Amino acid sequence: MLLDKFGQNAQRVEDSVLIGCSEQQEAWFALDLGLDNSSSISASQKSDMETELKGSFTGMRKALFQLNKKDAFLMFTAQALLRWHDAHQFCSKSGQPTKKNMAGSKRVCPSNNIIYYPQMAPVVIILVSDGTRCLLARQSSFPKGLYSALSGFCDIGESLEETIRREVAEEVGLEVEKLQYAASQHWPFPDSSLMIACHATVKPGQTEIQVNLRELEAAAWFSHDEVASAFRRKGPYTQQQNGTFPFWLPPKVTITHWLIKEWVEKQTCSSLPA
Ligand SMILES: NC(=O)C1=CN([C@@H]2O[C@H](COP(=O)(O)OP(=O)(O)OC[C@H]3O[C@@H](n4cnc5c(N)ncnc54)[C@H](O)[C@@H]3O)[C@@H](O)[C@H]2O)C=CC1
Ligand SMILES: [Mg+2]
Repeated sequence: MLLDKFGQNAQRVEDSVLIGCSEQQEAWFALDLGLDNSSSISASQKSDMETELKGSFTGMRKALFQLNKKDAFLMFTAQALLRWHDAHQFCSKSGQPTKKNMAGSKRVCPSNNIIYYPQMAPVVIILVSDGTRCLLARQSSFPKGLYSALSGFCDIGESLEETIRREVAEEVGLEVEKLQYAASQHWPFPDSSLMIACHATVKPGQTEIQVNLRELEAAAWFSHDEVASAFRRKGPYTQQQNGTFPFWLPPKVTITHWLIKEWVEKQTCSSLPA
């Protein structure tokens, strides 16, 4: 077995979690080898594994640009579940160690039988439009040139509609008039979120934005053509000769990409002659 071969304790397989199954009903499990923080695996073992598995280890955010949707979603489930187990080793009531079930769908405290299930935080993602342009923003932590839709965690007690109105008002000072649900996605970074994506429109004429610089580095209105050409642009999105970075959008496996794409397509249809 692979774990034995690389000097790992075969018992480690019990730490794995079920993330799905193939069309032939073979179960797929994920296991964290602790390559980024531990030391039980040396650099040479790591490269032996790469040779054996005919692949190479790569950062997960980088992998977002390389994986198809199906594989990306498996990676999201694996990352979310493995991180959750790692952070929930103890019962918050008794302080005793909790025990994972075989599939990894829950943990139980043996001293009081409290069951812990993996949790997700609801997050709204909102593409604001003024009818002809859409509003995109960037946080200072984003790679240079990348713009996304507005987003924010739901506060306790809020409905999604309330979160959307509050986040848009807080981050860019605009008042949402109409809302339309678009899609949802599980997102594992930095912790599990359920991303709920919506289109929003502002009242006609109320388009002056006030960027909240504590939350965002920049926000601006973009035309249909600017967004459509950003979708056509291929990476890498490196610094240009004039010192600036090209404007680019999140990769295909993200809900932001689908949301912005949907807006572009709708705009294209509405601008076509009847
Ligand atoms: N998959 C996708 O396409 C996208 C995913 N996202 C994800 O959405 C998440 C939220 O977006 P932001 O605009 O940063 O949120 P945000 O606008 O609510 O601001 C983040 C701040 O909210 C606070 N906060 C409140 N509840 C929190 C909770 N349950 N967990 C963590 N922080 C909490 C923290 O102080 C944090 O710094 C991010 O973690 C990001 O990874 C964001 C945009 C696109
Ligand atoms: Mg935000």
